[in-house]
Amino acid sequence: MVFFFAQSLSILEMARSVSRIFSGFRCFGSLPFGNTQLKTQCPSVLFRTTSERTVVQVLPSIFSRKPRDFSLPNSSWGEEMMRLYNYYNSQSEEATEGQEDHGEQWTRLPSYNRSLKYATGGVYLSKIIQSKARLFTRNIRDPGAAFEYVVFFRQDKQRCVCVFQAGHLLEGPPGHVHGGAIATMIDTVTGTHASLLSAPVMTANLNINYRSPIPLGSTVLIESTLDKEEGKKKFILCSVTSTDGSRVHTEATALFVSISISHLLRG
Ligand SMILES: CCCCCCCCCCCCCC(=O)SCCNC(=O)CCNC(=O)[C@H](O)C(C)(C)COP(=O)(O)OP(=O)(O)OC[C@H]1O[C@@H](n2cnc3c(N)ncnc32)[C@H](O)[C@@H]1OP(=O)(O)O
Repeated sequence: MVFFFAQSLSILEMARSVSRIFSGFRCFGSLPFGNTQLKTQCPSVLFRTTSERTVVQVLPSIFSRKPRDFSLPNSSWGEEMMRLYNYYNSQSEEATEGQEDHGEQWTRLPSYNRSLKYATGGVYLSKIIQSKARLFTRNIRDPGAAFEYVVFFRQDKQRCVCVFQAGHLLEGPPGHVHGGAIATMIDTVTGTHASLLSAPVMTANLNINYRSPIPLGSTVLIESTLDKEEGKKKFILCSVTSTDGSRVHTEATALFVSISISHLLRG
């Protein structure tokens, strides 16, 4: 079970709220707050509201050693993957000095293969499971074999775009991507989006229409937009298209519900 941790509050409110969220977990005391910049190489978690931009370095401190950021280019990335990565990255420069940042640029979101390492009391997961747990989409070591992706977020438009290169281990129908792998990526992108609004969240509903098959090895765009928010519920729209936009592969709607940590502890 995976949950998202990001928070849509001012930095002080956020520190309090994150403290509540993580109060059951060891290592929280070492979480550093206060970094207000997200650089492309910086392994941070992004916390935003629609009116302000706040970035907090959280993830590295909960790992025993510096975690690898999987959303940076590796040798398996093909030409199209690199072209799109460079395009969105070039749109995500830091605001120049004196210029206020209203989230009008893309921000690359870092991506790691672990969530929290420890839970106190052994009530959540056994120690063995805890040490072996890995994020589903980031647990295959061979670069390019499975899920290669990077997610960018644009706050002013409440939009995420994910550049996804589907590796050979994701085969479903011959030569094409497995529907479950596509669903996984949709869940990941829309879930990341929902978590930027309010976290932690869990997927309550995912509705998918598969329109045309995705060739194995190809690069596609997965885009999510916020449809509406109703209290604890976040409704997100999602599409998977060819990179030139000429072909719709998949369309989906997703519902995420904000939960409390005690919800996870109950199982
Ligand atoms: C920088 C970013 C970092 C993040 C990186 C991480 C990337 C990793 C990405 C990985 C991504 C992986 C992500 C994953 O894989 S998450 C794993 C898959 N999901 C689950 O296992 C969830 C299992 N279900 C539950 O835990 C609960 O049922 C949830 C939490 C969903 C709701 O809990 P609960 O039942 O206690 O909620 P409530 O009673 O307070 O109801 C609240 C409201 O919600 C409405 N409702 C509830 N269910 C549904 C439904 N099915 N359709 C329509 N509506 C529904 C309900 O009517 C009510 O509405 P209203 O009456 O208020 O109007």
